[in-house]
Amino acid sequence: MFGLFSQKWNPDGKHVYITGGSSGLGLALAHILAQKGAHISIVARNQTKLDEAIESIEKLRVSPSQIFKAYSLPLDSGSAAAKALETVSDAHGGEAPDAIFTCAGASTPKFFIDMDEKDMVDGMMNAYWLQAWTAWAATKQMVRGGKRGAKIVFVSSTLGYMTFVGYASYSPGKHALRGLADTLNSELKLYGIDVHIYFPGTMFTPGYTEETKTKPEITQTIEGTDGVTAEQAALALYKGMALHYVVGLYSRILGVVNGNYHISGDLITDLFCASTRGAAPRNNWLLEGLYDLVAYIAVPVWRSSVEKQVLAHREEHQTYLAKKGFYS
Ligand SMILES: NC(=O)C1=CN([C@@H]2O[C@H](COP(=O)(O)OP(=O)(O)OC[C@H]3O[C@@H](n4cnc5c(N)ncnc54)[C@H](OP(=O)(O)O)[C@@H]3O)[C@@H](O)[C@H]2O)C=CC1
Ligand SMILES: CCCCCCCCCCCCCCCC(=O)[C@@H](N)CO
Repeated sequence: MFGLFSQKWNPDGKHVYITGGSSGLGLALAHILAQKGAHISIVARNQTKLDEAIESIEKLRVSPSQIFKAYSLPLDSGSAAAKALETVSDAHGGEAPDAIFTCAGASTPKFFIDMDEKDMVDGMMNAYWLQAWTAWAATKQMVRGGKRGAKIVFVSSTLGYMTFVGYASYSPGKHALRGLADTLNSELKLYGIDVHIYFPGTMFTPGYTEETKTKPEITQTIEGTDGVTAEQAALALYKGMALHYVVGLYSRILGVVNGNYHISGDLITDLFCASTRGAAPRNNWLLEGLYDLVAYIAVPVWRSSVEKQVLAHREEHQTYLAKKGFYS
């Protein structure tokens, strides 16, 4: 009744499909899961990056029977996502993957005022639709195939819980993913499909390097330079998928540390997770109550400091707009 143990998700021999598996978080996850004996399929667009990724995954093989495949395919529509899923399933007798991690995504931070129509639409595509379409196609395939116990894991962001200046094209999509994941966490119980969603903070990945090219200075100042490697972030996700019972009277009251539904990799995200819980299942009632209390005090303090920084930036921003001819 009381105990300290964990019930790990065991990827050994499972077919894991990772979108965006050629870079950053997706690639790091592929490395971890390959070492745990999983079959890995990755999908992204750039063939060179896919080739390099598969080569690095191949080096981590633990069994000759593991199947590692990479496909260059688009994921930006329902039909494209369904086609990609069908393609990765072909190497496994047409059966749906046992777990799907939708890591594909991108972010292009800018001032709202500098965004054109395409920035806004691409923002939703890259933060939301790329992942939503795969989940949509996968659910149908899993249910048709009677695939019970399968997993769909979304990748949101700390910016799926909170947000600030610069993320108007990205944060809404990451919030939307949370809405989708919370819905599916409820609805897919109909079919025995497990849904998880990961909220990573800053990860130093190729995608991060890319986004810093357009990121306003004030955005960078507010978010700071703390972060983790893709490997650390992938490990936090993998560990977060296990249930760690601490005092197991009734797991959801007294003890599942490291949640199994909303997964966070750092304390700041834990605080926002606990304070924006909504109707999402809890991971640990005691700890989250504590986090919620800390957030109740600390977040307003932080928020008011951000507001000061934004206000202090007004004049410089006006000069910037005038200089680029916004008013003329
Ligand atoms: N880095 C960070 O600080 C954070 C990132 N995140 C999220 O984590 C996820 C992974 O990010 P990260 O590892 O940094 O990103 P990377 O840019 O390093 O990797 C993104 C992967 O997604 C693929 N991808 C991008 N667009 C498409 C597309 N339209 N179709 C198919 N594949 C695509 C890329 O390949 P290719 O371009 O060849 O298609 C690549 O494999 C993203 O969803 C991101 O929003 C969340 C919080 C923080
Ligand atoms: C108690 C309260 C203290 C609060 C401190 C909050 C600091 C803000 C952290 C925001 C970090 C954003 C990480 C996600 C980045 C991301 O998703 C993009 N890089 C996308 O690529």
